[in-house]
Amino acid sequence: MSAPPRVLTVAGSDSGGGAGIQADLKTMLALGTHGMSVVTAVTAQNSLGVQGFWELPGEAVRAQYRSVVDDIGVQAVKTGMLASAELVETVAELLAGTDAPAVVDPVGVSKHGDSLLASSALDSVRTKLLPVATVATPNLDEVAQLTGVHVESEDGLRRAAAAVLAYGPKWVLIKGGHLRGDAVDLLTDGSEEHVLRAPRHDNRHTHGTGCTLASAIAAELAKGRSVPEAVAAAKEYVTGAIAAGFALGGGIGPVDHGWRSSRA
Ligand SMILES: Nc1ncnc2c1ncn2[C@@H]1O[C@H](COP(=O)(O)OP(=O)(O)OP(=O)(O)O)[C@@H](O)[C@H]1O
Ligand SMILES: Cc1ncc(COP(=O)(O)O)c(N)n1
Repeated sequence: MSAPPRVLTVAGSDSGGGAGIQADLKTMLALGTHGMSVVTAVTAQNSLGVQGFWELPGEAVRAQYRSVVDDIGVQAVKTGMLASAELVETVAELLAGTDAPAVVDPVGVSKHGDSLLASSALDSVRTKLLPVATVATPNLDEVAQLTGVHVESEDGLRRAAAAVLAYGPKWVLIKGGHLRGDAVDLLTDGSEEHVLRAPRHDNRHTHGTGCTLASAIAAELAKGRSVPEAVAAAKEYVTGAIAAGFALGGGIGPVDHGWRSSRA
């Protein structure tokens, strides 16, 4: 039997299982790839919010990364919560030395408003991490935090994309999930432009949408798809997962990563 495509997530652990490493590995499995992980931080988290988090030392992140990449090899990498300037810089350096596409989700705050990235790390994200990204996938809050550009309607997505592209990622996918109306995202490399539109599902159980989308893009890239093809396939997957999101605990439940397989 031949091995499935190999995808690596470099992210934080979500004890509640809806976002972070746990969302990433479920997505990678659902899309027919072998998921592997480098844990950057451990969060104590549930449907109500993030109760605490603990970062790993840079040395532990570097060692996990080398263990995976030097023996098993990766066909795509996804990054999520990186917590501190030290970890952002460590991961940027590791990505720069890896010959595989990198999907960078510049995670800043959780859906509940808990900070997952020190403000002192923002400059390292701009100048070290974004330049090594094949695709960067900021939401509108992250765009504002990183570039100062505030977007309140679909018309502003292009302006946001230009501001992020100025930091050097090959492609940027601006996620318009926080706007009203259709869930519209804009993918561009500065010359090509693709608008991805899906109906908005009136479902509050959306914990993990961003992690799931970025991991799905990485999984599709690992299969050899182009960036526009990978993003289109990932958008279809996350839209289905949001439609099937379910209540869990007393707050915001997760998207359903297994929506394509039966729950029998
Ligand atoms: N209610 C919804 N219905 C359909 N699609 C949605 C909905 N909310 C978000 N999306 C889509 O989900 C994807 C993730 O976008 P979102 O803006 O939620 O990311 P995010 O804020 O980074 O996620 P997270 O809050 O998990 O970090 C995008 O493709 C977005 O358009
Ligand atoms: C470890 C980790 N990584 C990322 C997120 C963002 O996901 P969300 O915005 O859906 O809370 C999170 N909550 N926890």
